[in-house]
Amino acid sequence: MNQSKEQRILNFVLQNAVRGDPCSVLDTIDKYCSQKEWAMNVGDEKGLILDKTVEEANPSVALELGTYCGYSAVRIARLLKAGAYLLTVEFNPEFAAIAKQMIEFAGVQDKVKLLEGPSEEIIPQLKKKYEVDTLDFVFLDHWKDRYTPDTILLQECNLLRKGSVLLADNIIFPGAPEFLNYIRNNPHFQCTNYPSHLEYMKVVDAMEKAVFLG
Ligand SMILES: CCCNc1ncnc2c1ncn2[C@@H]1O[C@H](/C=C/CNC(=O)c2cc(-c3ccc(F)cc3)cc(O)c2O)[C@@H](O)[C@H]1O
Ligand SMILES: [Mg+2]
Repeated sequence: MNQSKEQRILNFVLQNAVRGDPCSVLDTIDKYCSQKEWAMNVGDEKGLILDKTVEEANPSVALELGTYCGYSAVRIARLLKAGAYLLTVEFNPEFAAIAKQMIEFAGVQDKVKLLEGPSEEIIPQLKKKYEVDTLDFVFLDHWKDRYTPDTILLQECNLLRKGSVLLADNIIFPGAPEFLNYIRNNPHFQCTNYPSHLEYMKVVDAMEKAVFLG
């Protein structure tokens, strides 16, 4: 049975990156996806915006919605302080299996907990089952029409606190117009737009940061 694109990306990392070196894993994925096969990783350009936002938030507990191959999980985890951790949610079992191997090869597995299942089921379990109090940072990069319902769900589950930082990918392309309208017109969030480009392309894209005001 011929391999998936995601399996080819993982194999290229296993054969070309340095085990235990997160930056080498990120660079290797970026190299493969810009030169051989495009894939929907946040990428190097928007990755810098992600880096700066994570460093500024300096989270103890971070959440990612939409692990895919684990590129942004590795990107976020490599910046976390001692004792801090990332919960990343992925409902496609093939992608979850790829991401698990990617995270382990990068050597950040002690900082990452990969939760397999749909976000709308996992989010309500975070407090009781995963012993989360509140989330300091949330990266939204899953189905674009799920950004708004999941942001509402995070609030309903009391998972946000004054100062919690949300960062959403793909505000322009593929676009998340309904989320943008929701979050920018919501007095409980302070929003900032970060213009950029679609991963590995010259197409315009952007990220939106939304700080919860409590
Ligand atoms: C039940 C659905 C909602 N809950 C969910 N819970 C857990 N995981 C979920 C998920 N939704 C989606 N996922 C997973 O997130 C990932 C989906 C991401 C969706 N992202 C995109 O569509 C996307 C798409 C593009 C894109 C850009 C240009 C283009 F021509 C084509 C695509 C670029 C991006 O940066 C993107 O992020 C997958 O791994 C999927 O299995
Ligand atoms: Mg994306």
